[in-house]
Amino acid sequence: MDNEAEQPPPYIHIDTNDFAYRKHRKQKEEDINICVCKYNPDNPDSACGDQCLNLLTSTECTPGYCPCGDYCKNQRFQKCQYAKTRLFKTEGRGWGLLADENIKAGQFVIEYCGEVISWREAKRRSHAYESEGIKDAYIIYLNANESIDATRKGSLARFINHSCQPNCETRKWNVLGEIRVGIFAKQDIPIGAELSYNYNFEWYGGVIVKCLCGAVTCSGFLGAKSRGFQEATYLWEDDDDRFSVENVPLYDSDDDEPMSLSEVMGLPNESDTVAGSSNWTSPVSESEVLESVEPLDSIPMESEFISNGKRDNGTCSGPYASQKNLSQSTMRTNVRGRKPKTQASKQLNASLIAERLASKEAQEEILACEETSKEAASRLSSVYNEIRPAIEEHERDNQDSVSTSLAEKWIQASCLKYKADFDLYSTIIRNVALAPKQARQKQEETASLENGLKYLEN
Ligand SMILES: C[S@@+](CC[C@H](N)C(=O)[O-])C[C@H]1O[C@@H](n2cnc3c(N)ncnc32)[C@H](O)[C@@H]1O
Repeated sequence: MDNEAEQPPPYIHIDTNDFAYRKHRKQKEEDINICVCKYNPDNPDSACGDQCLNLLTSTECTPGYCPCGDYCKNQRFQKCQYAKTRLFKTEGRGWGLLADENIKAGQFVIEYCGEVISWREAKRRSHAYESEGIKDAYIIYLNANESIDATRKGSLARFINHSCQPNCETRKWNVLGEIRVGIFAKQDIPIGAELSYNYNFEWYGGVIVKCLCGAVTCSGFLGAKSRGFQEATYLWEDDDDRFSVENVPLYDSDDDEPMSLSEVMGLPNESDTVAGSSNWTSPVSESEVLESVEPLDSIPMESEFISNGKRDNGTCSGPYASQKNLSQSTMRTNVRGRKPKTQASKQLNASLIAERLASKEAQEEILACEETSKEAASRLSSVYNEIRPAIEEHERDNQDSVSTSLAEKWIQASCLKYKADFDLYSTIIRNVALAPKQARQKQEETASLENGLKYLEN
């Protein structure tokens, strides 16, 4: 270590994964892959070298079964055949790990060891660490169900920092029936160079951290494309203040800007209207729309836009806007000169739209479709609850996918939900578009009735 006086925060050092949440798998004899390599003293590379069938399929040979016996070179995880590395203190990125010898491209550098935990536990711990004030995140994905948490227990690999232009990468290996994560050199690494890999693929960040890797191609944030990033609820700013956000939008395109209900429904927006005229073309005239239907911008939509530190309800206004469950969220995304971002989670409130339509038939039709959509959503959610343990169980036991019957059930429920939503939206659009005509017809009918009565009276 460079500076003996300074030490990284304490953790328990381990050289093999710790199974806190389930038992370590015992490799069954029938699952053992035996290669066809033969040790030749004149050619030591023949002992499970580049041509070893196990090596080529990222599987380590099983001791006692490998034809090369003690000469087998394909047991690097099991034998902890790591490259020489050294801890050092970085500028602004905490501790890091550097190469303490020249490392060759493709070389196994070190195993990422930690506690093997379920995805649920990973999520729980990530939030717990965040509230405990632990700023460095050490959880990475192992597979769809499990993660490795090196926060409390881990190998030196836990100190490898992220870079958008890394010299190492993670690879998954099958070691005696368990999946293990190794850090491998992507290129020749000279002694003294800092080791790094891209967190994008495996990281369960918890918090969003501004990347200080310094690469020209830097993506701005750590693990910006990882699933953890997308689930994250915090933005970590320069001054270490944290600002809660609902979700962080990933792209800058204008397409991401929040849409008002008018836009969703294809109706004119205030900004589209210049001096009272609109560029929007409708099957009915604007005056017809306005005379029979309340301005649609006043129809509530359960969306919340957070922009540049201020809450912004988009074009949603009126009495309903304040009814929303507004969490105290603030977001400052104007980092690196980017445009402030807005994020909307839209959910159409069909009942409230129906309420505003004059026709009783239209109201009933929309409400019936909304009911069907709710039923489909609840069915889908119960199939999900049914399917989740099955996925976990299957993956844990034999890494198979779920049974075909369960998958079919899931697809069917998803399709029904899509259909129900489609029916609901198309019903709303049709009825909203027809509403002015119906109202006008009603007005005409009333007027002719009144005229008739007047005529009779006279
Ligand atoms: C797995 S740890 C790496 C070791 C860590 N530096 C330490 O001192 O323990 C991941 C954490 O290191 C920091 N980190 C890693 N790479 C970084 C980078 N490129 N820019 C900023 N912080 C980084 C972040 O705090 C991140 O949560």
